[in-house]
Amino acid sequence: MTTPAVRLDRVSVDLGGRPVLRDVALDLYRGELVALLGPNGAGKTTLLRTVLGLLRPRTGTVAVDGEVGYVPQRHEFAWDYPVSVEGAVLSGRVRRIGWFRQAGVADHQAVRAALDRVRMTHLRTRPVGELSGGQRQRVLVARALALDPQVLLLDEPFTGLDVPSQDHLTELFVELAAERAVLMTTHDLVAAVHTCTRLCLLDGSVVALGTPDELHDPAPWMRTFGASPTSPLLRALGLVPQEAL
Ligand SMILES: Nc1ncnc2c1ncn2[C@@H]1O[C@H](COP(=O)(O)OP(=O)(O)OP(=O)(O)O)[C@@H](O)[C@H]1O
Repeated sequence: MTTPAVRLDRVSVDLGGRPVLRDVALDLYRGELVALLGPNGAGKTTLLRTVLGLLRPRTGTVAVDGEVGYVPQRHEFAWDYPVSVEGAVLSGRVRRIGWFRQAGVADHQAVRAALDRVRMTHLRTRPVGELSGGQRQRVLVARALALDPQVLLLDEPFTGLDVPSQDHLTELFVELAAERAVLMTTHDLVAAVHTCTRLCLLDGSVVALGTPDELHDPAPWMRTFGASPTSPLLRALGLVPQEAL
């Protein structure tokens, strides 16, 4: 049995004295693109931050094998900061370079490789403030790839992007997942069902976890999203329960 790249074992996390995650168990393996799905406030970002080590579980353990790359929501990055695409990606290596050191040859090579990977090399000298939403998302992915992580965490990468940009990013994420474990939060449930290898339905605790084929019962979807049997959500997912027919 291969070792998981990430193992969450009965993890509970409190924020501001309130329980946000309860008893979450989740293993992620290299080669997987896993979607973390749940309503607003379900604890998806909290779970990503816990894997990153930014939040300490009240109980339970988090084990990570290798480097973790984090792609925050696009609005969390300072796009008005006067920096080029290359500079923004290089900032992803600060942890390795050290705050007051000069970047070396290996750092610049890693930046080039990450930009190549997301197909942004031709825009490397462009100020980040001049990029489109889709291009900005690619810069954030390259920045996370600059340390060649074994685990990549993506927080709502599709929000506010047009359909072609979403499709291109999805292709990229599928490619990236071939070599590492990728965990992505998204509100685009239909796209997740079609592209992800596994889905985790989260509402404070894990309601269901499995391949899209395994999650064909509408009950856990209804429970997670508070959806009624006649909800358009279930129709969009092709999961209309018997009683609604
Ligand atoms: N710093 C904090 N202090 C107290 N409570 C917090 C803090 N950050 C988040 N929360 C609460 O924790 C819960 C989970 O938040 P989280 O951001 O993880 O949800 P989410 O599933 O990512 O939601 P969304 O889909 O809206 O992004 C929410 O109820 C939120 O209000």
